[in-house]
Amino acid sequence: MARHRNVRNRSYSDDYDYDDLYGHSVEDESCLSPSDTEQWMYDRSRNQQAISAFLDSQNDIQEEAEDEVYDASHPGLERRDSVGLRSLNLSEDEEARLMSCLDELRNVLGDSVPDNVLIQSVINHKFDFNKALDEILNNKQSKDCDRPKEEPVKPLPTVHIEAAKDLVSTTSKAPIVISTNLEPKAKGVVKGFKVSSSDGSSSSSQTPRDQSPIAERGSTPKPDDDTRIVKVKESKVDPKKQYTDERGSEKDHLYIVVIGHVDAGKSTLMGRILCDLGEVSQRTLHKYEQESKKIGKQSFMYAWVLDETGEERVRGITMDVGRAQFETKTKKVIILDAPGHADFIPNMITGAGQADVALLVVDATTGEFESGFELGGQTREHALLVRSLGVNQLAVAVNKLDTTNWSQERFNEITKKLKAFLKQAGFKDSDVTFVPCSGLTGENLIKPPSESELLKWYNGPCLLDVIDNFNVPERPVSKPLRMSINDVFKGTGSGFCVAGRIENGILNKGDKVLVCPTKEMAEVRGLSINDMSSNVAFAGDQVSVTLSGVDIQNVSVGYILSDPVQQVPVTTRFEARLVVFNVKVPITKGFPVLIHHQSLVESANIVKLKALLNKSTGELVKKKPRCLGNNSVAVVDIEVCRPICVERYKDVKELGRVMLRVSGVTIAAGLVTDIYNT
Ligand SMILES: Nc1nc2c(ncn2[C@@H]2O[C@H](COP(=O)(O)OP(=O)(O)OP(=O)(O)O)[C@@H](O)[C@H]2O)c(=O)[nH]1
Repeated sequence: MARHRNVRNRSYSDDYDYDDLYGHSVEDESCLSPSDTEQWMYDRSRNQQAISAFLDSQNDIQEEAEDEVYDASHPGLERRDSVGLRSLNLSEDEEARLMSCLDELRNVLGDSVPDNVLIQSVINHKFDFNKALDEILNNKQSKDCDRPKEEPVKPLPTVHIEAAKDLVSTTSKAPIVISTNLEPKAKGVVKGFKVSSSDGSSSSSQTPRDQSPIAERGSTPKPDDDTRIVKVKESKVDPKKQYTDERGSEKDHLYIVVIGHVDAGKSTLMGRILCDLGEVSQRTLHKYEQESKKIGKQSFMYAWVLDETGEERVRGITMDVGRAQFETKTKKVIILDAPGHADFIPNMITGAGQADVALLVVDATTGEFESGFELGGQTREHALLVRSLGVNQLAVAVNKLDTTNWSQERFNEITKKLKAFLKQAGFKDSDVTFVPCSGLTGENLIKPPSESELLKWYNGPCLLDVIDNFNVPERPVSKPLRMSINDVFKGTGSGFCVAGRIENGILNKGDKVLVCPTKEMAEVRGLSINDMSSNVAFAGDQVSVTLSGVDIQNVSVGYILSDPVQQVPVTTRFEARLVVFNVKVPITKGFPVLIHHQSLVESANIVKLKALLNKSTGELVKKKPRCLGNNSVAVVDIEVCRPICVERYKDVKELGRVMLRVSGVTIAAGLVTDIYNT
């Protein structure tokens, strides 16, 4: 079963100390730290001249549309295949150096320059990569400067991104020319992003709407003194049609996060379902049985299907989000098994952020339900978190009912308490289904119950049928691309990989994407969904993307891959509507918090208390309140220490939600209502 790596990539300073692993994965098996990995793994981009550093010291360069033919300044030479390396009479050593230089040049230039030009340049400069790159870029630049219509431009903090004019896009009605600040990589700092609160589908000041006098779709921007142009080819394909063509005949994909108090039996339940459905071989199960027996943890043998690391197995708790999949009659279900322990809530938030629906597991054993629900356990916090993160369909597995001899009274007692609470948390009664079951015995999981005590009073659906009955949310494939990154790791080939969920739009192999908030262009070299290679991925998919053209050091967990034309807003200050759950001291102006936004965790302050609202009606109760207590609803301004990518909730729901945590406790959830120009 695939395992998310995200737990190892984030800064959890509020909960416990992590090594400096932010933004990078370590494979479980290799036990290498990122710095070791960096030391020993070949990285094509290392020692390579940063393109932005180069651009900083050079005049501007106009990149070409992808379909444009490169007018080589070395006439007579064709692409590499036709050159024939043998005709160059190189020694073995020279040939190897040439190939290495070509690889590095390709990393910087992509396919925009024919191989023959690259080869010629490398040979002219005696295999000196930097000199060859300088020459090629200068030639390209002077060629571009000779072009009619487009004005030569000066050194650049600003980039205009322009869609190829001759193509008709069906993906967006917004104008296509936008401008953004580009920070030289060499400086390694992110600053100067501009965001305004426009009313369009994207609220960034980098969005077309904000870019007057820059033109409407298809027109040429009038670059100012600090501008260069990057052309981005827009897709001709109707995204909805592409989605139907690709996925029409497949079962719907449904992502389900499994939540609940520690030891409620989440992993055992999911492990048992996977075994009963034949997703785990008898041989593997037998191995788990033997090995778990050896360390005195036989009762965890089903949990081992999802708890894969040695530490999880020895400690008997889930720490990372485990992933697995199975099929129901109508759906392909991807499970995200979240940890229940309070220390790992940030991982649980990451899992919940990727889910369409949730399965809340509660332990029916006498005293255990109470400690998970009433005595500060995670049942309440998890349910509140998933609801705040946008999940509105919930199945509740009243688990371990075997320990109560399938008592109907116990089942009724638990459902009554939970129903009242879940309603308060914002779940509709009709969207919540309760299922009595036992993960350990397999009762009422994938087929109707056989236990006589249970049959006496229960004739509802088994857990698998409840999962099959969930509605799959609509996938916003026609909106501009947004993919939130929850992992960054070295792949096996060139470039590196990022993993995450596509919130909006479509991602095709070969697409140019903007890595935000650093706003660097990258190219999608490869895509895989659930470990299967694919040419296209859609909103709702969890994907691994191989990127090139950007340095791995400049990409982190919590970043967003954005449509280069309709960009995700980047800001350090935004307005949010908060629901305060649980604060020990009232929130006042300047209150420090940690913001959790998708997989990003960032320090922030509540800098302004703007209004206190009525919890039920949303009406204004008080302007500029002096403090906010538990259960209050308020409009506040939040300032983040570093620029982050957010959307207004009404534009992109998934990127318009934030969770606020202090000292390991979730104190509030918020919806982004406005984004400021900072
Ligand atoms: N009697 C009984 N025991 C169960 C059942 N399900 C799980 N258990 C036991 O409960 C313990 C915890 O099970 P896990 O599956 O690890 O619980 P979990 O919720 O995944 O734990 P975390 O992920 O660490 O929060 C194990 O000893 C299981 O054998 C059940 O249906 N009946």
